[in-house]
Amino acid sequence: MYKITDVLISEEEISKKVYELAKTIEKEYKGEEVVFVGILKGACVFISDIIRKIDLDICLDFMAVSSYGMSTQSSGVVRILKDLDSDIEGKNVIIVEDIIDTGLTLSYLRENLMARNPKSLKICTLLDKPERRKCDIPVDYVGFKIPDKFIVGYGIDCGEKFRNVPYIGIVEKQD
Ligand SMILES: O=P(O)(O)OC[C@H]1O[C@H](OP(=O)(O)OP(=O)(O)O)[C@H](O)[C@@H]1O
Ligand SMILES: Nc1nc2[nH]cnc2c(=O)[nH]1
Repeated sequence: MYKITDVLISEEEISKKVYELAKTIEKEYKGEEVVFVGILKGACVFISDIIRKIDLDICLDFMAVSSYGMSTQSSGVVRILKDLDSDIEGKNVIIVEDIIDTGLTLSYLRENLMARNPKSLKICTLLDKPERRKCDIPVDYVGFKIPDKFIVGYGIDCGEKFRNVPYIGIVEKQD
């Protein structure tokens, strides 16, 4: 059984950072339309919060992907379970992720979306675990760099649990 043993990032800290990221994006895209692409399921809470702080013309879309391979390790081979509803050719696109770990999922997604000829493509993630990176990936907006601990909350699960926890917590296996 897994239990939250510590709070890594509080609800207040998340809320402040989400606001800061939103205002940075708002400034950079002033007068432009942006398609926000949330990567399900983990990014659902983050994307819901950040878009409500951004005063721009936006479209909201989602992709769901699953990594082929065993257990909790990302293999880099990604299967698209749900594709975008809209055509992004000629559009400004921001991919919104909850966490970047090895970077393999985003590396695949970035190439896949670039092939659709968007006007621009950027990446926004709430959390980044740089120690675990297996491939170089340009990340434009990062909320928090975090250590290599297993975390949950704010959309992020452990065995589909804890997504509704409003803060980022560290989980450990308990007997
Ligand atoms: O950088 P990587 O090592 O590729 O890992 C990051 C991916 O892992 C998590 O998704 P997960 O597969 O846990 O699915 P979920 O979002 O549905 O929980 C996260 O939301 C990223 O999409
Ligand atoms: N739940 C969870 N999923 C991850 N995927 C990559 N890193 C993590 C993590 O720390 N927690």
